[in-house]
Amino acid sequence: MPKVFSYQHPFELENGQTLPEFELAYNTLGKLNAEGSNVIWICHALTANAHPEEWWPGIFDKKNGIDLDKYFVVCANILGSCYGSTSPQSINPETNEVYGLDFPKFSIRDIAKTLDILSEDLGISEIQYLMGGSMGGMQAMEWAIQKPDKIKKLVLLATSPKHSSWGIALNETQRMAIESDPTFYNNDKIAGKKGLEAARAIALLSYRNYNTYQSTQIDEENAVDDFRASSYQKYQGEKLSKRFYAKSYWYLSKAMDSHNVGRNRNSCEKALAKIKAKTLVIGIQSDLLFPVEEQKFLAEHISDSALEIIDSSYGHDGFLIEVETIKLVLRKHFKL
Ligand SMILES: CC(=O)SCCNC(=O)CCNC(=O)[C@H](O)C(C)(C)COP(=O)(O)OP(=O)(O)OC[C@H]1O[C@@H](n2cnc3c(N)ncnc32)[C@H](O)[C@@H]1OP(=O)(O)O
Ligand SMILES: N[C@@H](CCO)C(=O)O
Repeated sequence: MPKVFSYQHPFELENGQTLPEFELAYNTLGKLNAEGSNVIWICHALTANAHPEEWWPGIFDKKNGIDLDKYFVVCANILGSCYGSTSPQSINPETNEVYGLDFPKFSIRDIAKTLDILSEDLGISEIQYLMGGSMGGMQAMEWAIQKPDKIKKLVLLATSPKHSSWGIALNETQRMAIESDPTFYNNDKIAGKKGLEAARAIALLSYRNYNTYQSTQIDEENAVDDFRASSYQKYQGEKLSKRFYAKSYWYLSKAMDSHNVGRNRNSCEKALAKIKAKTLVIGIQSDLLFPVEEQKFLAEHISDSALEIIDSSYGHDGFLIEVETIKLVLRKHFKL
């Protein structure tokens, strides 16, 4: 069971709206040392939870990865998500009703601030390694810009300094699918379920690629219907809709779209130059959603950084799946 951090003060969001209070579900692994110098903080992506040991299990590896006898690992479920943190499914303390679509929009910057507030509450004044992939990488880079002296080393996987027009278009298309489900406007937990299934199926097209489908979803030569790729899309949609809420997905995708480290900081280049952490940027050659040009840009403009491009038949989701290769490149650049 994750622990729950409760922030009982108004929290002003980047857009000027205020959340009267918020909660973050979080989980820790290992023990914080006396010097407070062994913290690894993992920021999760769009639909994960505070348990990286469930969704990134291979990374915890005494010999080649994160040794839990040595490190204190923290992961918090992000604001808006449905795994225990304050979300559109929570009760608005000002009305005593479910927020639903009255939940305020929030940005990646807001998420990074809530994580920092939690870290302060946990007595963490420095983070040895801050890691995140995809939307998790957006949070990690924002946090490293907001608190450059606190973050000592940074690992950014399959992510970008600003969500691309392509990424926003994909997210908007997914929200259109969700909004076209009339149940989305209800406030129960299954609101928008069918729309969410379609959204996840659309998203999968950007998390995988042509070759993934060509190698894993080939039909018998004479098939005319009931294709494997069709049942895969349906299965993936249903799999997500059994564990996630459409409103959380809608708001989190909006937060992703807000990601632009350069906003009100003159430029992305100038914002990235604020990062003091020794940084490893990892890209995936076959990633359609966050093409490697975006990771090259990050490595070019973060001063103490290195770039590793790895391959994966999975495309973007390779950042979750290719753990053995990720551990190899981590060890190449850091003494974990
Ligand atoms: C341990 C956990 O449960 S973590 C789950 C929570 N997830 C998260 O937190 C988010 C991060 N994780 C993810 O995004 C994903 O889990 C990933 C990217 C890591 C892996 O994605 P997967 O869906 O497991 O991989 P993949 O694309 O190969 O699909 C495999 C699944 O599709 C099913 N499948 C494959 N082809 C077909 C088909 N033609 N028709 C129907 N189903 C199919 C497989 O049986 C398998 O099902 P299962 O997940 O029930 O075992
Ligand atoms: N597959 C990831 C999203 C891609 O970054 C998730 O479901 O969290």
